[in-house]
Amino acid sequence: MSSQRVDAKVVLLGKESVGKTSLVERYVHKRFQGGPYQNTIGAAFVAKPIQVGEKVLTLGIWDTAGAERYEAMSRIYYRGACAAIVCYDLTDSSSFTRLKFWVKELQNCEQQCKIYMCGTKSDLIEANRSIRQVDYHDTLDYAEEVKAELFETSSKTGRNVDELFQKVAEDFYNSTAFQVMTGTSILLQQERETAQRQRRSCCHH
Ligand SMILES: Nc1nc2c(ncn2[C@@H]2O[C@H](COP(=O)(O)OP(=O)(O)OP(=O)(O)O)[C@@H](O)[C@H]2O)c(=O)[nH]1
Repeated sequence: MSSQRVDAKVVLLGKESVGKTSLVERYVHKRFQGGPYQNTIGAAFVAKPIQVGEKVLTLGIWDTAGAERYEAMSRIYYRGACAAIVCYDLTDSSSFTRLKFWVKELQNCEQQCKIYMCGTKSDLIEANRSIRQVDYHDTLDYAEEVKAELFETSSKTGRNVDELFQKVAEDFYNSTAFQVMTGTSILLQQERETAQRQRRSCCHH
């Protein structure tokens, strides 16, 4: 693992096979491997720089395993996350039930973590609308209720994937957490400069 500094910790949560790994793969490597499904074991980490205005932030992205036997482990990964992308499969209604479980858990245990609901595999419902199992308006109502952002994405076509991560980064950039962090470093810088000035003026006497 690189020793790269991470500005914002982002965690992906959601039922197994909803497409969390594919979402990260599409976003980070711009590719989609539609081959046989391989479930994630434990969790995977990737650091990804992202431009927000004039600044480049580094997102530390944790892709967790969705299988319920790994549930306790996933809890470890959302600690201290500033954003959680909770995924559900638009063609599987049970995955939306699982999303609600994670949202409640985050609301109880990680209040400062902003929630992004991500409906995955939108290419499948574009090809055949009748296989949609999660109604858009229901998800919108729920997103409003829990103050979450809502995206429908496709890792196959890339639809909305960059937009989702861009929104995560911009929200973090505008958050008090980030302003406090950078504000502190500005204060430290000012203190250092004042100390230097004082040292210089001492030498002149
Ligand atoms: N058509 C389509 N298939 C997708 C998409 N995203 C993922 N898949 C497929 O769905 C299956 C599961 O995807 P993964 O990304 O491995 O799912 P996961 O959520 O990481 O699964 P776990 O690691 O078990 O939690 C794979 O066969 C993917 O190819 C998508 O946007 N469109």
